[in-house]
Amino acid sequence: MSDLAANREIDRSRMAVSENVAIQITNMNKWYGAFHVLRDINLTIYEGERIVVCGPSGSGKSTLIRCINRLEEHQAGSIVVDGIELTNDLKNIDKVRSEVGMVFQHFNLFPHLTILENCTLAPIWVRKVPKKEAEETAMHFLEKVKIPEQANKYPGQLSGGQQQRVAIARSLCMKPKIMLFDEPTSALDPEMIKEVLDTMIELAQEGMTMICVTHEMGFARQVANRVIFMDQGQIVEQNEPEAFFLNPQSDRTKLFLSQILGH
Ligand SMILES: Nc1ncnc2c1ncn2[C@@H]1O[C@H](COP(=O)(O)OP(=O)(O)OP(=O)(O)O)[C@@H](O)[C@H]1O
Repeated sequence: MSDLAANREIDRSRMAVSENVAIQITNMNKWYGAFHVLRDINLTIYEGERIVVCGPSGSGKSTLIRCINRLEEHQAGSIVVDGIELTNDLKNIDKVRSEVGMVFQHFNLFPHLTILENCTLAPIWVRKVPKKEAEETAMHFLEKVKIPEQANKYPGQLSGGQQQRVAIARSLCMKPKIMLFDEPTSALDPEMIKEVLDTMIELAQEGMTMICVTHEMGFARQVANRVIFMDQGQIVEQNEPEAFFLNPQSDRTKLFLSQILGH
């Protein structure tokens, strides 16, 4: 677990949460064949929230966030993102995907394209943004993630941490309102984890609504405003970090925390 406290002052006063609902999930259920993977999920996420989702392997964390941008389809209940209900309507799915950026464990950059080309591909081809404007935006976000000098290199020439920061910049180029992170540091060497978490902290401090599946409990403790614990496809418990870590309510949460924190 990285200890962010030792490395960085987090200014929580800059991380206000709005009263506007960003995501509303109501009685949502999902099955993979006969396997009931998500059970009666009810969750309201407000603009500006920094949510950390944790829980044992296989508890449904990735599936939950993949349902939010329709990479997976739920079968019962509803998911409304920024006022748009996710149904099979392709126009609605496109609209939601344009507002929700996603960063995965593996960065999935195109190896034969430069960093700049990776960042401009979707804005130019999906959003029809003129090339020059897309490149200016890409450079802006590459500066934000502190690697503008890598713009003309290829992914294979960058470290894992740098590639993950490119993946974040690439998502930001689509100007999302919400960012989903699915274990963004778990494929990285320990010395690269901090640089990616620092980038995520910058986003949090700028008011980005974020949902992060992560085992980085230091990040959860210091940056999240809410920690959600999932087990066996259910939200078992959720609370603000201090209460979550100091006073977990359910035995399942206590067991998980004792395993992950080692006490
Ligand atoms: N496409 C799929 N088809 C069938 N079962 C799946 C599929 N994807 C995931 N599962 C199963 O659904 C359950 C939840 O998976 P999910 O990846 O959401 O869990 P997780 O909590 O994110 O786990 P981890 O921490 O290991 O990534 C697991 O039992 C997994 O094997």
